[in-house]
Amino acid sequence: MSEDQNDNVAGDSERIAREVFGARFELAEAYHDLLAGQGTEWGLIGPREVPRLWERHLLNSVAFADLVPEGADVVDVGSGAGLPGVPLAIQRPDLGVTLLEPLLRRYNFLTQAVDNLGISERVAVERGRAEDYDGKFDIVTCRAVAPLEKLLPWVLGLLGRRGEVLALKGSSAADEVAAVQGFLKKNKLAAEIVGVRAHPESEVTSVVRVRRA
Ligand SMILES: C[S@@+](CC[C@H](N)C(=O)[O-])C[C@H]1O[C@@H](n2cnc3c(N)ncnc32)[C@H](O)[C@@H]1O
Repeated sequence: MSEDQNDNVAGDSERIAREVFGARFELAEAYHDLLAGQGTEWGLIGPREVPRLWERHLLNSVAFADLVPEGADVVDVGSGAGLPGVPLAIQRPDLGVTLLEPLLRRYNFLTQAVDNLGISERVAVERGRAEDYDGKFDIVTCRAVAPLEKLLPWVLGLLGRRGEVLALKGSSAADEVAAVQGFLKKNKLAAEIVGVRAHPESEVTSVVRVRRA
């Protein structure tokens, strides 16, 4: 893509992001700028991602927001630089969000980001691996952490009685769901694939939603 085309894509995405984040756009923009600056300096975001941060990262992170119930307690497993947990927390001030990340540099970035954005009252940062952590969360979110076959056994201990997993998966969703049929049955769980998008002009992506059957 030429630099001009890159500028067009980034400009369009910013316009869409203004609509999606509404009154919280400035906060989303502050997070966008943190990713583009410190996030790339610390090696958490590739420099080539910068022109597509809005569409591929921030907007993609809130594509499934309608599936998250009002006031839910959410844990974002393997949050990395805060995706999808931080954009979700920015767009949805009704949510309590815990960002769970084992790697020190990413954990440090997250604690600073949450502080800088002034959202630490309802966004907690924890250092750890999902499988070593217990909780009673309403929603477990994850993006690009592991295939469902690995991920589901790790996160079962984080789910409250009515808890759900929302795993952003894209094109691998159907194959991954097929591979965990035995695990789902054994644990009395059901999975469905839901097509979601942040905005009518955004691409549809797939979320795997796992609930108690
Ligand atoms: C490819 S990154 C994705 C980060 C972010 N979710 C995103 O979409 O940009 C995968 C992240 O999962 C974390 N991770 C790997 N294994 C994990 C585990 N067992 N529990 C929690 N996080 C884990 C890694 O440290 C890394 O930050």
